[in-house]
Amino acid sequence: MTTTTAPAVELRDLRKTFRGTGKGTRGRQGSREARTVTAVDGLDLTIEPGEVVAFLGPNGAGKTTTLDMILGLTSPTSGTARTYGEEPRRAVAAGRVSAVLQSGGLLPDLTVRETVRLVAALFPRHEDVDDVLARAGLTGLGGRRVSKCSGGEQQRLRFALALLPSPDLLVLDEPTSGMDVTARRDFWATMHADADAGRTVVFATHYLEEAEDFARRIVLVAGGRVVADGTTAELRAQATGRLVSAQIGAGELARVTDVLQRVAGVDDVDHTGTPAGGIRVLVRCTDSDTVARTLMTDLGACELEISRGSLDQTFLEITEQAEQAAATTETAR
Ligand SMILES: Nc1ncnc2c1ncn2[C@@H]1O[C@H](COP(=O)(O)OP(=O)(O)OP(=O)(O)O)[C@@H](O)[C@H]1O
Repeated sequence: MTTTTAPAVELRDLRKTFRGTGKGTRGRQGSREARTVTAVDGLDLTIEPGEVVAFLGPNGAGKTTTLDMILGLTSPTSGTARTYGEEPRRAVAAGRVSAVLQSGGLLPDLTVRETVRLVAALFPRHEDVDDVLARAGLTGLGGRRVSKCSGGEQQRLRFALALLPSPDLLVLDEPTSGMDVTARRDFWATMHADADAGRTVVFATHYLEEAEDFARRIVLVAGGRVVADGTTAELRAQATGRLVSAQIGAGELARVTDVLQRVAGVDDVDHTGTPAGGIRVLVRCTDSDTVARTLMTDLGACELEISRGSLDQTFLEITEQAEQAAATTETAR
């Protein structure tokens, strides 16, 4: 690994549009024009050397397209992407940046060890082949043909290849997809050791626990933009959603639900049974004071608890707010 003062990743007003049919919903339909899909829509982001950053967001949010531009695999329609102050392709060619992508890139007839040796020969300087195999948990699988490897093993092989040039920045697009729980845990243990040694890691994931456990910073992407950026605690604080729960009398559920659904700021009313045979009502809302007062004063509830929503709900809330704001802007245009 080399040292530098430039940010590991610097994205400025990054945009990428595609013509054709996309899986997302952000395209604008012209009367006779082909549909244009805006995958990345003015994204700004700076990642400093040594940071471990998770990209989270719903399907079609623009995560893969952004990572592809960080890797120089696709060019921005406008805006700039730099890695260590230079064009991404140069940083990749120099071995400073490497990636574990979701699919492709492996030759089925080679063995695992042959694959690693072949790719190692492409770099003037590279890590020891056996060491890389060991770090990717592939020591016992060196002689196995790639076509006979499971999806999770092939993903570990891609990881081994990405480690070969000893990159300063490792970009991982859903790196553990297809891995079982043990393989996933081993993978992240290796990554922890690398990150502790100063390597910058940027990864996209759908697993919230992975983002929370491993990343020190979470970048939430929706509609091709960054809609939240911070530690898990900071993101939780940004969400206004609260979960209010309280015990209610047997036979009161219909009336309580009816009253609560009329309270301003209530998103959802649910209930669960208690071990003692009672009922606990669960209210997702933005104004927990009013809901608590209604429950205790008007509805005779007891054992009230107020908490922030789960991390899942926090992300959902932030994403929904961003999507509503984008839809309002789009309508106003
Ligand atoms: N080559 C392409 N041609 C047309 N549209 C594309 C192309 N690549 C991506 N898109 C569209 O751009 C948008 C963003 O896609 P992208 O794959 O970057 O999202 P993502 O956040 O990685 O999604 P996922 O979580 O499902 O992997 C989607 O609407 C997708 O359909």
